Amino acid sequence: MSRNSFRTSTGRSVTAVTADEMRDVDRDAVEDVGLQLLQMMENAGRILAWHVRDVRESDVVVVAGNGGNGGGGLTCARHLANRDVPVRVVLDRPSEELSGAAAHQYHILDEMGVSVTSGVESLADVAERTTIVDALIGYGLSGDVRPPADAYIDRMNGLSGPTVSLDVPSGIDATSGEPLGEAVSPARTVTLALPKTGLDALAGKLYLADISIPRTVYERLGIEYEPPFGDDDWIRLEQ
Ligand SMILES: NC(=O)C1=CN([C@@H]2O[C@H](COP(=O)(O)OP(=O)(O)OC[C@H]3O[C@@H](n4cnc5c(N)ncnc54)[C@H](O)[C@@H]3O)[C@@H](O)[C@H]2O)[C@H](O)CC1
Ligand SMILES: [K+]
Repeated sequence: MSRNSFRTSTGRSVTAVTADEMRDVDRDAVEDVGLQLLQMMENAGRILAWHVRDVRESDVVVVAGNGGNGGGGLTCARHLANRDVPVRVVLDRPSEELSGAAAHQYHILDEMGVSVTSGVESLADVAERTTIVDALIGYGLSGDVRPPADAYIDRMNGLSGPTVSLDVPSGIDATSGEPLGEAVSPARTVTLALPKTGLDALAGKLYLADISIPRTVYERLGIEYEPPFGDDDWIRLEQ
């Protein structure tokens, strides 16, 4: 099921995909085309860091989970630190429990000396107007938000600064747009590759980032795709 429910600033329609369709796109890109997850994640993290720099007034706190979404947030933290943006990371679990791409990105940050803590209490002393990067959960949300993620989301929503969500606001079902319990209410969402069907009633502004998935992937899966980016690495989307 694909729908054309989003438009670029020039009025071109952009196909929206469900979480299952996006999972198929990712799988095809990796398993059939040979694009590595880390290559896509690098693009996501770099473009997300651009958006964070665009909205930020002072310090940045990246809140990261253990999936692809968290990995993208950790990549973003590296790009921010490389530009001397004051950034720290709060994980939803002890760093020893990270796995896969999130563990990979964490180890780089650790070598860089970027502050990484875990536990929702790490969000207790966040200064006024700090920018929050919401990289807790993306399209991988499964069922109602469970503890401790609900406490992180609640805390993020209670902070005064702008929040930038990666791919999907944490707690929002990427396909239906329903909040499955607690859900982040961001100023901006930077979604990856194609908009997700559930982003049609989003709080805040929506941007689409090019993470380098080639047209052939969409063709193989029968997803209507005309590259919407023009000369840019990301574009604004409207409904
Ligand atoms: N092509 C792309 O779009 C790419 C997307 N990327 C990013 O990866 C995520 C999807 O990654 P995945 O590992 O499949 O899932 P998530 O990170 O979204 O979620 C897993 C994370 O969430 C926790 N979790 C899941 N359900 C719940 C729940 N009900 N309650 C609490 N916690 C939950 C789980 O424990 C994990 O920690 C996509 O959104 C993009 O951001 C790739 O980086 C690049 C390619
Ligand atoms: K998110």
